[in-house]
Amino acid sequence: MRFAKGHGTENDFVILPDPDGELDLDAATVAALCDRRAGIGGDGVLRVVRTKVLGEPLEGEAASALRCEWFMDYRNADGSVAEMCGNGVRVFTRYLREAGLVGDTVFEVGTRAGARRVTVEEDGDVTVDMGPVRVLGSGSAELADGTVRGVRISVGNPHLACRVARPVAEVDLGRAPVLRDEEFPEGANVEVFREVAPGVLEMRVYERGAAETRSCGTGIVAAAAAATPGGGDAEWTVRVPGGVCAVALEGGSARLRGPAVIVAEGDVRLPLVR
Ligand SMILES: N[C@@H](CCC[C@H](N)C(=O)O)C(=O)O
Repeated sequence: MRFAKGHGTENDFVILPDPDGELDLDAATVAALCDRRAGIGGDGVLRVVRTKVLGEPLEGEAASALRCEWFMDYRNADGSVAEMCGNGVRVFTRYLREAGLVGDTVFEVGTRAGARRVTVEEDGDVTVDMGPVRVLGSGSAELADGTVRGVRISVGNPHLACRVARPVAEVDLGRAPVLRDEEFPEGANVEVFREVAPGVLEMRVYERGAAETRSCGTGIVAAAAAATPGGGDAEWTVRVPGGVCAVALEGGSARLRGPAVIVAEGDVRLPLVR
């Protein structure tokens, strides 16, 4: 089957065009595709499917996605389903444009967190209206080198954003953070961040359903919100191992701007043999 490969600040994805919803994408296939030795390799899969043939109920917050022609069916590298991916939606936008599936520069993409408005900028960046950023209270995680405390935040998907005093490069993200079930019944993405200059954060992330990744768009928004005194409006530049994104927080919602590129296209043989 056809595939493309793309990344946004080196958060990389296998893109599967499935406009008519014919692909039965199980967790094992996703994990095999994302395997960096036996598969194509990626932090997740973006299935490109028309919303009307998605074949799963879109209710509550997800219901606004019903008005979008295209739906980003996001799967983590371990095969689990996620509500939203901030880097993924930019790459998804770039793919729709390059594949000739969308001609507009401003449109909406459906996600399990609802419709997300995207804008293709003249310099090639993509800006995403990320929707509401909800601060849910405090939380903590056990990392390999100790406990971190932070803020539980929903950007459609769950995050624990933790301010640290040392350079983020020194934090050990070598194994999965241990979370408290009562704080994160669905698991969470864990960010560590530090303010390195006024309006500038450095951040690393351990993603739910993947591992440490080079970037996480929803995590960048969560870190920006956690770094903002009083939860007000603010603009942040966020440096991650894979690049730089800009976040604007306004009226309880966020905009995320950053690069998105397609690097390859080809055919993949399914089922993959490991
Ligand atoms: N990398 C993404 C987030 C992908 C989903 C996440 N791992 C989850 O399970 O919530 C981003 O750029 O936001």
